[in-house]
Amino acid sequence: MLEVKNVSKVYEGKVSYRALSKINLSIKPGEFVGVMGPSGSGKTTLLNMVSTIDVPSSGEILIDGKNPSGLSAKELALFRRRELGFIFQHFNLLPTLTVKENIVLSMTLDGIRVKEMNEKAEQIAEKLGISSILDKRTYEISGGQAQRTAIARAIIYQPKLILADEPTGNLDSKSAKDVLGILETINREARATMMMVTHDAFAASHCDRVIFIKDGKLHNELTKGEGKEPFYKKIMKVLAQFEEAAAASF
Ligand SMILES: Nc1ncnc2c1ncn2[C@@H]1O[C@H](COP(=O)(O)OP(=O)(O)OP(=O)(O)O)[C@@H](O)[C@H]1O
Repeated sequence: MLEVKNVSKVYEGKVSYRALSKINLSIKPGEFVGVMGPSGSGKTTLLNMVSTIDVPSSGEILIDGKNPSGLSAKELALFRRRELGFIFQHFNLLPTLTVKENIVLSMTLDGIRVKEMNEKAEQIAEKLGISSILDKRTYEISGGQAQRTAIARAIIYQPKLILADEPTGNLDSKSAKDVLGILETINREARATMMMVTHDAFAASHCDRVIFIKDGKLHNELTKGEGKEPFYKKIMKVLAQFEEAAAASF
């Protein structure tokens, strides 16, 4: 579903900076993959390139066999709306719209009939437990409800690939647990492929596989296998190694 081939990213400026160096990775259809690593290691840079927000300096990225960098601006906008789903730490909902309007935003842009949009919004809202807040504005709802709304918006077209950047970073532990449960269900039932950047080992333990990036390079990866708790412990071990290395370099 996703192939990252020999991808490097250099941010040009007064002093150019190599944020990613020859990254190779692939994600199978239906896989839920976490991306972890110390602050500044290049996680968001990688996610931005996979999500077509930015382009690699070299190498290529294929999503379902297609290289989005060959698309025109119009085709790219359509590709993002139809094939990708985005979930952000700060929800990125539009405050002037209601929850329902936020959920169906991409359908509005595509000129879908109101009746169809309403039906779809109500269906998804029911699944995500936000039916009662559909007519509220985004400043009238909780963080957990806001993230559910953002997830509903992300899955409205049943995208092939869902990209999440710290989706639980702004939530209390109860809401974070709920949101992770929802992501797991979407991954399992809709067979959606997911890539999630996170600092949180508990969140990462919900993934099938976790890729660690350090200093812009792939460091190692862990596969879940035996269940969440042993996986969580293995993830914590790698994070502890990162902490130790950071402390030793002071
Ligand atoms: N637009 C940019 N111009 C120049 N340098 C950048 C730019 N964006 C990121 N960087 C640098 O690239 C490196 C990787 O940044 P990135 O945001 O990908 O890291 P990250 O792993 O997501 O960090 P964090 O966990 O703190 O969010 C950092 O050193 C950062 O300062």
